[in-house]
Amino acid sequence: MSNVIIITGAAQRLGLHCALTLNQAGYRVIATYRSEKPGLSRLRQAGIECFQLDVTNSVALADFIRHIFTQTNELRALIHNASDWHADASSQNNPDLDIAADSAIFDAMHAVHAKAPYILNRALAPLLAKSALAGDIIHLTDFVASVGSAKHMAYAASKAALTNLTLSFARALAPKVKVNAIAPALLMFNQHDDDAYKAKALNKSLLQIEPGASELSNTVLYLLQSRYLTGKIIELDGGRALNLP
Ligand SMILES: NC(=O)C1=CN([C@@H]2O[C@H](COP(=O)(O)OP(=O)(O)OC[C@H]3O[C@@H](n4cnc5c(N)ncnc54)[C@H](OP(=O)(O)O)[C@@H]3O)[C@@H](O)[C@H]2O)C=CC1
Ligand SMILES: Nc1nc2c(c(=O)[nH]1)N=C([C@H](O)[C@@H](O)CO)CN2
Repeated sequence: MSNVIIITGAAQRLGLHCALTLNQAGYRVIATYRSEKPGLSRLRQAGIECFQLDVTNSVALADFIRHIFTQTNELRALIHNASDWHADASSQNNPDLDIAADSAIFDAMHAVHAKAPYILNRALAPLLAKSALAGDIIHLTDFVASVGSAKHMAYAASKAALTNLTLSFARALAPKVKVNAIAPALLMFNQHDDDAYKAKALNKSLLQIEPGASELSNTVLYLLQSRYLTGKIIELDGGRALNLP
């Protein structure tokens, strides 16, 4: 039975915690990372294979796919965590609209959040289908995929694309592969977030907490043990959608 799980963007924060949690749960984790980060030493100390990969580089992606086929003939799960959280360019409402900047951000957001999962899912689906238990694909989307974002339009649109890919791949790969998305709102602040930002962000949800990385890792473990969830968007948002005026 396969216990190999791939997680992308696992050098820090939520992905790092999830990779370590899966390793401790007995899975053989293959963690991809874009740039060298302090967290990688923790992964390596745990015996986790760390593979340098910019998922927006098609040549590197093809090399990674070939590498996976040499490492295993089955996959238990593929977790698309890699992400860049770019705000839109400041050129909006500006007569000198910087189309180049808008184009670059739009392309970058869709490359990492939609194109890479599309390519990896299609290439690795045969290995996921061989898993004795149903294989799992998990997409990390975002609450804003369902409501939009005034300042992160390209980011939100790309996460909405990933949300829709969840539905398509669930239909295409059933019954041997389950495909679900986890749509967090605030799980973990960034180091640069100041107190005013944190207070405003906490206020957006009903539960008004920053739950931390374990909230995601526990949800991943739940999806892996489920036998009857596919095509679902698990909203980890503290009731934010109900926090209405
Ligand atoms: N933190 C939160 O509260 C929330 C998180 N999410 C989602 O959860 C997931 C994890 O969030 P979080 O841990 O905060 O994310 P981070 O932004 O802290 O980390 C994302 C990781 O993805 C990597 N990455 C970015 N672009 C690429 C690429 N082109 N190829 C390979 N790797 C790449 C980054 O590498 P590098 O270090 O080189 O930049 C980084 O290590 C993301 O998908 C995010 O959108 C959604 C809502 C809320
Ligand atoms: N790749 C990332 N995506 C997101 C992040 C992040 O740090 N990296 N953070 C958020 C925020 O938590 C936001 O939801 C509220 O501050 C969203 N996406």
